[in-house]
Amino acid sequence: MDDAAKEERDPAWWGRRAWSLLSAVRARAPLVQCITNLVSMDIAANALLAAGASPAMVHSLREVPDFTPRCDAVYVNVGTLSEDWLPSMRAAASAGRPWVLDPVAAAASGFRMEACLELLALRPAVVRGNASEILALANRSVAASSNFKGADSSHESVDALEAAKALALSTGSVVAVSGAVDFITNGEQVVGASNGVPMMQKITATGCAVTALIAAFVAIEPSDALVAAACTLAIFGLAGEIGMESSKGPASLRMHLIDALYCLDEETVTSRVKLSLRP
Ligand SMILES: Nc1ncnc2c1ncn2[C@@H]1O[C@H](COP(=O)(O)OP(=O)(O)OP(=O)(O)O)[C@@H](O)[C@H]1O
Ligand SMILES: Cc1ncsc1CCO
Ligand SMILES: [Mg+2]
Repeated sequence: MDDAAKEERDPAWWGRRAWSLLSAVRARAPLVQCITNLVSMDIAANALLAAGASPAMVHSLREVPDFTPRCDAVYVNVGTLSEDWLPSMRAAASAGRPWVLDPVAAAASGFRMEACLELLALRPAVVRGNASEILALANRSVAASSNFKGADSSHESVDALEAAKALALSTGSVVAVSGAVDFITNGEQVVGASNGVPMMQKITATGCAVTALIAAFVAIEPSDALVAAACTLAIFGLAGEIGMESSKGPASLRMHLIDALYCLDEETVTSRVKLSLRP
């Protein structure tokens, strides 16, 4: 975020910023290499396409030297991590392109936690997780509690805000925690995004899809990952709100959310994104 511009305290500034980034994604169609979990591939690719980006699910280590340097951004997600895929993740994250990390179920095992910490050391522009994932990463702790829910969160996003700030300061990455309110922080500034509907949690891999979309926005705005991630989360949440108006449950919301993302226009984005810089 530009220190010189104090306009980010103005809600209208955020609306214009979100629209200008979405318009740029549509105009420039950034190519996003996704090394993502098997559950999320379809919704992540469709969310990227609906927003105007070009997804490519390329995860073979042998393709990274040729392919990754030609991408505008890289998305790494450890949701269905295996020993085979970790070298590709490392290599793609090290290829010099802006990249983002989704630490799905970081606390599930020592293997997964170590992989996430190793990837974090490769300095993603953004790490986006749910509250339980961000708490686990900040504390470097594998789940011991009985209410651990794997890929789902057992905490509210606000519970992970201090952990997110600490993680951002210790890693140099922007950290985004999703939930009823999404918090996005570089360790000093905190932006809140309060679009979205609770039903989004009932569709598998909506979090994975929004992290993929963050990669596309970071490709457009690599020098301001905080603003790029915040605008992405608000836009995706807004698509969920509009989609919910025509939906009966998770399956129809999945379809209507993707349609709403595709159809977003300037008036809707500028008047309905709910983004603010927190005191
Ligand atoms: N209670 C809520 N109200 C409104 N929006 C929500 C709520 N909970 C989650 N969301 C939105 O749903 C999306 C997914 O966030 P969530 O925290 O469920 O991710 P996740 O747990 O990583 O999901 P997954 O692992 O299934 O991909 C985000 O865009 C987030 O803003
Ligand atoms: C359910 C599930 N399990 C591993 S990844 C994934 C998708 C949501 O993160
Ligand atoms: Mg997740």
